[in-house]
Amino acid sequence: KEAETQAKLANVVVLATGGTIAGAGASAANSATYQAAKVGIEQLIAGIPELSTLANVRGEQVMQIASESITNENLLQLGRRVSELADSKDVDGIVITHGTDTLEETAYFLNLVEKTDKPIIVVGSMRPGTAMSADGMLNLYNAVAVASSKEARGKGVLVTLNDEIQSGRDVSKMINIKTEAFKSAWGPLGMVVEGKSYWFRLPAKRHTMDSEFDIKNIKSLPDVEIAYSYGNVSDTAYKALAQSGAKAIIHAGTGNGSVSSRVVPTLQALRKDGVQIIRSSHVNAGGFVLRNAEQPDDKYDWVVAHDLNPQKARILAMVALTKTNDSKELQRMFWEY
Ligand SMILES: NC(=O)CC[C@H](N)C(=O)O
Repeated sequence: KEAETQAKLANVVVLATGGTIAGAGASAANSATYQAAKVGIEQLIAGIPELSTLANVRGEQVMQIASESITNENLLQLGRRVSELADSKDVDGIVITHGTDTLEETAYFLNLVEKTDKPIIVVGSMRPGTAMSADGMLNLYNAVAVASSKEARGKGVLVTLNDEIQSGRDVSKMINIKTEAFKSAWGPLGMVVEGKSYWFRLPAKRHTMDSEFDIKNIKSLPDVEIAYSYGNVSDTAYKALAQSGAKAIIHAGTGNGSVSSRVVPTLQALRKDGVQIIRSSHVNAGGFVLRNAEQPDDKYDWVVAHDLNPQKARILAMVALTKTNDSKELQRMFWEY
């Protein structure tokens, strides 16, 4: 009987990378003061016996770190493991437990480079498992539920926190402390409640199976850096980043990716030296940067990141630069992904 149920259930692999979902604090009152990346994946899975009603779940500890420390090498390592598992006949869905600080970057990266229609769900939590009202258990339960469902196939990399199913492309950490931390300017794709998914919309941008990028062809990622803009900004950071070897600089601009008149000549000169200049916006609820609005991008040969925030623009720029250094091609990719 048990073998029969097992045969019917989907096989889901949970790849653990660390973060608060694997965090531990000194007391149950410590919802904000704790250490991330402390608890191993076996213990996390064992803590949720209800998972066995959703899927045959097994865990793998890929790394154990706080996500602000994730490197490009870590991203590639994780991406390659996801790809191997997605190619395996014995795997129906993949869940990645992740710190929330750069979760949106990893989710977008996988969304661009994994050639599979199997569900890939990235999940984190805002409180460690040792805290009162910890959110990690339910978030992970929901992630496994979505990963084991047929309806989640072909929808790109997804993120489950706070009962919502978000597109890994669109979602961003908008606030810390609150469990309602992850939002998308364009809204969630669905909800997951008591292990059942309810879908409302689909991503419109190219991803996974429909992407021209493939983790199998990416040996390394180029250096792409971000410079933040504000009143009285100088060009020091831009120059330093270019000097340190950045192939592209994401301008984390004010408003519509606007560029201070003090910085414009420097960015023009850097572009002439071969550095790609990509205008993004750091406005809180999500930017919307258009070509030749605010700045003459055609004339300067700059690229706009459109609605991608600076950290997501960095991910796409790195992946895109593995294929082309043509600014027109880069701009096409920024519209399509
Ligand atoms: N809520 C979190 O996961 C934040 C913990 C840690 N800074 C990380 O991103 O891994």
